[in-house]
Amino acid sequence: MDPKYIRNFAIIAHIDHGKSTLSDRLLELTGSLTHREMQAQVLDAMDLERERGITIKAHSVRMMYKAKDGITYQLNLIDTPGHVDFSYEVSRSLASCEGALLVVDATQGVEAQTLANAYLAISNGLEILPVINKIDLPSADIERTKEMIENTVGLPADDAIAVSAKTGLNVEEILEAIVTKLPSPKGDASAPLQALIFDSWFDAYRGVIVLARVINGRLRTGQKIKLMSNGKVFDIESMGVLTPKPVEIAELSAGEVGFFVATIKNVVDSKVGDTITDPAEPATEMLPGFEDIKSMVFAGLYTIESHEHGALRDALEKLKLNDASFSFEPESSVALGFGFRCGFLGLLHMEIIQERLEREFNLDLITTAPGVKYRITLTGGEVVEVENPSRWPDPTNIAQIEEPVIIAKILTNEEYVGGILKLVEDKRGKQQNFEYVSSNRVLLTYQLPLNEIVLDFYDRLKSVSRGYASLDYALAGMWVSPMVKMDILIGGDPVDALSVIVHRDFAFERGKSLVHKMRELIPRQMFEVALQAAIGAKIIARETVSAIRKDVIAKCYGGDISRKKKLLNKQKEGKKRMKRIGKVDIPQEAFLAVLKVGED
Ligand SMILES: Nc1nc2c(ncn2[C@@H]2O[C@H](COP(=O)(O)OP(=O)(O)OP(=O)(O)O)[C@@H](O)[C@H]2O)c(=O)[nH]1
Repeated sequence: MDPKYIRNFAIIAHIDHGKSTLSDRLLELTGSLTHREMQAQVLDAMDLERERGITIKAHSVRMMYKAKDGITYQLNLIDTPGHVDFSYEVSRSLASCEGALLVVDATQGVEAQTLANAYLAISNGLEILPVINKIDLPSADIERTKEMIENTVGLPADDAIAVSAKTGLNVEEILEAIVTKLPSPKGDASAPLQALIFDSWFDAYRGVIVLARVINGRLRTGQKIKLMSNGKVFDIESMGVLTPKPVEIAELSAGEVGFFVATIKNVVDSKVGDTITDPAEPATEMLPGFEDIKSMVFAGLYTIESHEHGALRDALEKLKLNDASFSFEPESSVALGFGFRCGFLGLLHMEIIQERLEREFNLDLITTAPGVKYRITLTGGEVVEVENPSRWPDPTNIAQIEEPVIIAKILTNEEYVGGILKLVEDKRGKQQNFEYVSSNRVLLTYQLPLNEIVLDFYDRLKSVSRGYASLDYALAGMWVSPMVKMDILIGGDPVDALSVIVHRDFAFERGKSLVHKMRELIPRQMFEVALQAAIGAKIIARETVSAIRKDVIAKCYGGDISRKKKLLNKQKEGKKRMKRIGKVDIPQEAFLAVLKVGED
């Protein structure tokens, strides 16, 4: 199709502001789906994906829209992952568009992810159409939302389209604006092929499926392609577009978006951000901005039953096929046996992987506390990267330690600022900016160590702001910090899987609250158990789990049967995830106690 008649756009929004609902409405209006097909929210429907044997997870949908000028346009809606863990992928998705709809909930206004996503779109050079959603709700405030878009995001919002994605009110105006206000793709169909991979995944039926945007040249079924980051050559077996039903096509030309299946066996070979070219007539340059995505958060994964270790390895290998941003390598722990050190993009990513391992592969796992990767310069001048506390060098050999730092943007209401400031100070934050963005909304910009964020920052932010604060962050280099390794001893023996890296000035306090929390989490045993926190040979905190004296049920003074049941159930649950270390049974929660120390 002539690029003049193509529009590639994304919808960006803060979570729950109505992205999926609006996508559905656009599909319905362009006749891509009937109302009945619409019943399940199409772009989120995982079951649907399985049924069809082809995933629509990646959500690039082609719609045909006959505009008021009488011309039929090809509109490609490219979905973006919503969470900050995946910001590199968001950025690549945006790089395949010329424009974006910025959806803002009229009852909530601009939130942190609205901002973060808008900045990503602006830095990718996209034209942005502000859309104010949920105007059917009585508490909708269109004028205030406009003001916030102008003050916080810095975009003119006079022409923002006010809609209800739920009722469909004014949604048609969005389609017209996409055609009249967003630029068409520029590109040359006769130039050497350059196509951007913006998503890829492993499909059990068809192998690796790649979503690509052709920037220049043409991509045809049957042709050979070369991936410019690694030089590997593959054959394209079939191509298609999602409407959202998959439809086979023979060619994608400059400006178009679609998926293909090639002889690629492993998603690792089809990395998001890579450039595809034609080995017969290769492009000289890669498209800008390809980078290997690096894991930022690390944790150990162990099976509760040691004989399941092989099953865990198989499961990790299968997941890795589908997720190039996830990494793992074998590690062993004196306490936990053989396991894997896994790297994740962030905490949400870690939770997703953990949950998939347990649900889809039926494994019972113990996870160690998440941590980050430190850069350590040894006294001899050698620089090492350490992400596992048990590999922490001897302190006498350490010249300097650097830790990863993020820039966090927190948007909140005035009344919660006090609590939030205290929290960020506690977390070693350095203020960069403090700004009123509307009468009672404040935007805080802070530098914070990533190490503190992966612990319990998000939960604590939620609790000090009663949910009225949103957070977004991006990695912003490293800074030098006096970190130390804190060991935990159980019954006098150090348990390697419980060691954590903490800031020297906070170590004493952390150690105290950590063993205190662990005392609450470790069930009483037949004997007394000493819990200690130590730095090197120095014990900095101690607590004791006293021995069981009588049956726990005896506490219930007879009568109350429901109370008894509850207690028994609790014990049963507790049993499920325990690991015996030495003579002591330690529950999963105790391994993650460090995530909970700030709670009381
Ligand atoms: N009243 C009203 N509710 C809406 C409107 N648009 C969306 N919603 C509701 O808002 C909630 C969130 O909408 P979604 O479309 O799932 O939001 P989303 O941004 O896609 O959310 P994530 O996929 O979780 O990021 C749902 O309960 C919708 O029904 C609207 O125009 N009016």
